[in-house]
Amino acid sequence: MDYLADERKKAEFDVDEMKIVWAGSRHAFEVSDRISKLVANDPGFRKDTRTMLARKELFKNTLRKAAYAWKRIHDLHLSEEEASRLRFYVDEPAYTDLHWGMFVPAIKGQGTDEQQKKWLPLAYKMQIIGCYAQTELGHGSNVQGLETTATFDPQTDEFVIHSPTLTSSKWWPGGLGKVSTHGVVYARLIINGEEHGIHGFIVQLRSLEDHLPLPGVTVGDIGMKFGNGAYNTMDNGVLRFDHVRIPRNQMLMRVSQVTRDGKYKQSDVPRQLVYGTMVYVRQTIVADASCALSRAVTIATRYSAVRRQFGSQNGGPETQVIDYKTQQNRLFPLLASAYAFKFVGEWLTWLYNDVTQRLQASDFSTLPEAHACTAGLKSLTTTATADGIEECRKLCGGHGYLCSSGLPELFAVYVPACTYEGDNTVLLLQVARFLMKTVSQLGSGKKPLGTISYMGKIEHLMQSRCTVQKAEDWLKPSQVLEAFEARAVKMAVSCAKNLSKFTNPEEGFAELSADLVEAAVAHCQLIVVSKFIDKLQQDIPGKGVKQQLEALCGIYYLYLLHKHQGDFLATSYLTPKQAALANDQLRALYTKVRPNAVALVDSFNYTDHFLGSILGCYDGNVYPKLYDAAWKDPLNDSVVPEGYHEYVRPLLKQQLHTAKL
Ligand SMILES: CCCCC/C=C\C/C=C\C/C=C\C/C=C\C/C=C\CC/C=C/C(=O)SCCNC(=O)CCNC(=O)[C@H](O)C(C)(C)COP(=O)(O)OP(=O)(O)OC[C@H]1O[C@@H](n2cnc3c(N)ncnc32)[C@H](O)[C@@H]1OP(=O)(O)O
Ligand SMILES: Cc1cc2nc3c(=O)[nH]c(=O)nc-3n(C[C@H](O)[C@H](O)[C@H](O)COP(=O)(O)OP(=O)(O)OC[C@H]3O[C@@H](n4cnc5c(N)ncnc54)[C@H](O)[C@@H]3O)c2cc1C
Repeated sequence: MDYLADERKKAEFDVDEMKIVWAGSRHAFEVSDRISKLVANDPGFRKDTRTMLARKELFKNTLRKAAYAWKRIHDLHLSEEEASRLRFYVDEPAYTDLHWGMFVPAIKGQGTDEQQKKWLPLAYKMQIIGCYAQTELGHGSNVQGLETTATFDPQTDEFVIHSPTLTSSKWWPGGLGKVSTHGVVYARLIINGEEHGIHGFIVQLRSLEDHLPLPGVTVGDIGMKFGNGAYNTMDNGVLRFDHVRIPRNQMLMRVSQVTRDGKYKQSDVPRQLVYGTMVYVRQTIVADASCALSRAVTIATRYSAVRRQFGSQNGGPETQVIDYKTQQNRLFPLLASAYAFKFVGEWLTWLYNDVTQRLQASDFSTLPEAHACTAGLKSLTTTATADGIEECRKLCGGHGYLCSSGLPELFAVYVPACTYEGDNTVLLLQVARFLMKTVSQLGSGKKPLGTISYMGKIEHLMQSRCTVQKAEDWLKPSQVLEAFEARAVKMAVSCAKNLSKFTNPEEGFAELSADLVEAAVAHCQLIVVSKFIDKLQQDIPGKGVKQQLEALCGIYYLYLLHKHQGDFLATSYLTPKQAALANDQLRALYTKVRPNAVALVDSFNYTDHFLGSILGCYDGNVYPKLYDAAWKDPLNDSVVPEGYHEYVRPLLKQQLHTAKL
């Protein structure tokens, strides 16, 4: 029985067409749909007991699943696209994420043609397994502060990789702890006593025969992390080197080279390309944020339609909690954010591919913008997604706190995204530097392009005032864009003015860093809003699909406007009356989306296996499933628990004795 059938009947749009919009294309939808069902129907990919397993058992099970996934990929002759979908739907962080997601891209991005020819075929066949070993115990954010050394020995034509201090121990790399045979290790290059900064080196860590660490290598897992199951399927590792020797040709030499006679040569490509793998992964993290958020929103939306509290009239049913305006005001902006992040993620992938093609043609002009966009959007989307998952847990009341709701594990596995690939505050400060540089160059005749082109309208934006007179005026894209542009430009200019009061710019930057972060957020929110609006300019087929997306876009920007109205009012772009009209329009959009809410989350096309949530299951049959699941908990294996006779019975006896007294 479908307990959500009535909700599905209310939908005012073509759900099948929306599924295609969400997937990106009909082809992408078909691949995703087929692979998700393949995974869901294969008992080898079960994950329902994951949060109950002890670490060793959990980890071994992950190794089994990774090997099984690899076998299925081969047996079924899956394409690269299908294989990547399969790994996504298996839904279990594993060493393979780092092998495919960072080790291979690092060699592709920073290795010479010759190095790629040697290492990539081995990696593609998984005859070697790699990790990305950059962070150390003492330094993560400050990459220039890394302490591991790679000293060139001209006698033997080798580098000597060494960990000179405890704090130079590599710490965190995923896949390193127990599995990787190789790593791209970042170290401080030293030639003839002279330092040349941080470079990447391919270093073998374990024997390909018996998996033991090679001489001079100390390696292990760093221990349990936050949450049950969750990221504990990953072997984040610690690594120390004691004068480990590698051949000279294992330094990744696309950006700079060390010659046989110990000369350091810089290519014409910018030094920052050493950071290229991080740009790539930040872009994939943005593209993935909508998946994690949409998953939590699916659970919270379906459950909110099933759950009833208060409001029964004449013995009739109580009110569905989704009908409470407070529930809508917490849930619908998250639903809208999931769609917004999907579209900005698609755009960022385009930007990344564009910058990659330009780099190949030696055009480095858009690299700073790509860095600012990937850093800023990674920060914005992961913060909102992690907070959003936790909000979805609260939206599900008490039952959201059960592991069987799927939300605790989803939060625990997702929340480190706010830290890895760059701490979110550190990344926003990078955006702020980019903005301050842009503002300082405005008078120089250099035209700001791409996502900062709005800065070219600075004179107009500094003086313009909002013209909204009635709530519906807030549905005009041009009006909305101008509001977000004016806010972003005014906040950036205000920071630049305050910075100019300091004689030492770095001191000023540090002192004003909290304001600078807010200016960076305003800029990034403008990007997300503008990409959502751009998406709506495209031809979107399907009955009612575009109208639903317009409503969601409105909810996304009006919710931001309401939440940050202090910024909009302080920069004098809006009047309090216009801010109130924005809120009126927001409420009207909630009413418009309400009958479509369940169908809008159905459009994500998630299987019950992928959701891993009783509260979010497709048929909405929540209560019997919750009840049955409770009895399956290992604690209920016996009626009288282990430990009763040792620890509870003596207490009871003592109490009985005291009572008699
Ligand atoms: C069990 C349940 C399963 C459920 C699963 C459910 C859901 C999961 C859902 C989703 C999962 C999502 C995604 C998963 C995908 C992948 C993630 C997987 C695993 C994560 C693994 C993590 C790996 C890591 O963390 S690797 C380590 C990353 N480290 C960092 O990011 C360090 C951060 N620091 C830096 O980047 C830099 O040092 C800095 C802070 C940016 C710069 O510091 P600074 O000293 O100031 O700079 P300099 O070095 O001097 O350079 C300054 C100069 O360079 C420019 N610059 C800086 N960076 C870049 C760059 N990257 N590209 C281009 N240019 C750059 C900078 O602007 C400046 O330029 P200027 O001189 O012109 O001003
Ligand atoms: C689950 C997980 C997986 C990881 N996987 C890998 C991996 O595979 N490979 C790898 O190399 N690394 C990996 N890392 C490491 C990760 O990249 C770093 O932890 C991350 O870059 C943050 O650096 P940090 O730990 O040095 O934080 P810190 O920089 O020490 O941050 C601590 C606090 O200081 C603040 N702060 C730091 N600098 C500044 C500043 N300049 N201005 C203002 N505030 C500042 C931060 O905002 C934060 O609040 C992983 C980490 C995690 C949690």
